[in-house]
Amino acid sequence: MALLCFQSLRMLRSGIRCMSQNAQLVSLTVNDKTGVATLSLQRPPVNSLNLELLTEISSALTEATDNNSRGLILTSTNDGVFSAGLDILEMYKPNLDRVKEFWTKLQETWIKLYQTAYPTVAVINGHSPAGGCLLALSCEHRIMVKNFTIGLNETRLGIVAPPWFIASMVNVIGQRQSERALTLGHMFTTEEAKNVGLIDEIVQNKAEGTTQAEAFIQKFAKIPFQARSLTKTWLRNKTVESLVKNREDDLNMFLQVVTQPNAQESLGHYIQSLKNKATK
Ligand SMILES: CCCCCCCCCCCC/C=C/CC(=O)SCCNC(=O)CCNC(=O)[C@H](O)C(C)(C)COP(=O)(O)OP(=O)(O)OC[C@H]1O[C@@H](n2cnc3c(N)ncnc32)[C@H](O)[C@@H]1OP(=O)(O)O
Repeated sequence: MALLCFQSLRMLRSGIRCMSQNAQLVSLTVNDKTGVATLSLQRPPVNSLNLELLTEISSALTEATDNNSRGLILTSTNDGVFSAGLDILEMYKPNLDRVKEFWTKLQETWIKLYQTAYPTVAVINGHSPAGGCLLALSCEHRIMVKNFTIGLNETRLGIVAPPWFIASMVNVIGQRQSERALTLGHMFTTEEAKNVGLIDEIVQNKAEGTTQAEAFIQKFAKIPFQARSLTKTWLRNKTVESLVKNREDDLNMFLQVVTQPNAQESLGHYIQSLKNKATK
């Protein structure tokens, strides 16, 4: 308690204010001097995206909008893992109602993040496979700490990335590079990601990443907010609309694939292999 008060006091002095008071799996703070919000994923051990985490991310994005944030930095409190992607346990032996809600929340979160009015920057301070990479791809600018990996590795797991995952990558690195990366399920090192344009900057650590992220958002200070946000909407509209118009089909396709006995068997093996690796 004393530590909490001390931290809150220190944050207040530096102009940092806590939002999302009820959130447990994310923290949302805003710098009152710059208006920039920071959304940190904090679901141990690896920020895997389950229904509850997605719900809190989605609510935080709305809160940042309601608070008239000038920009948003998306990062992780775990220096080592940005996000392990979708929580495999949501898809293994699923309860039908919950898994429907899970996928619908993932769609909603992506749609929201993809078209925020405010500028978004991912400070990728750890590994970022699959759904973790999707979150980063949905931001406008990506800054990555060295010595980690990022990519849409679904094919390596025997899974297919849905069309909107693919479109998110194509919009950043183009058709040719996406085709190569996605069919191989390639996980890029930080250096490789920079060379292919998947990330924009390499930094030594999260602190440097945050400074660079603030500098990126600051570039828009003199650009009228509405003009900027409408331009972003129009640039991204085609990609978003292709999911918005097909949300039900997309959900049904996911349910059909995920409930196949052979998919369940593969998921079971994969979970076991992750656990075996973790106990080594
Ligand atoms: C196999 C698939 C079969 C086909 C099924 C078809 C289903 C169709 C679905 C269609 C949708 C497709 C979209 C999918 C997008 C995704 O995001 S899928 C998720 C892909 N993610 C991964 O493959 C990441 C796996 N994790 C890792 O590589 C590593 O954990 C890490 C590099 C992120 C971090 O490494 P490290 O820090 O060394 O931690 P670990 O010791 O590996 O893990 C600690 C702990 O966390 C558990 N865990 C890791 N990842 C996940 C996860 N994604 N979901 C749930 N749990 C995860 C891991 O098991 C350990 O747990 P325990 O401590 O042992 O309990």
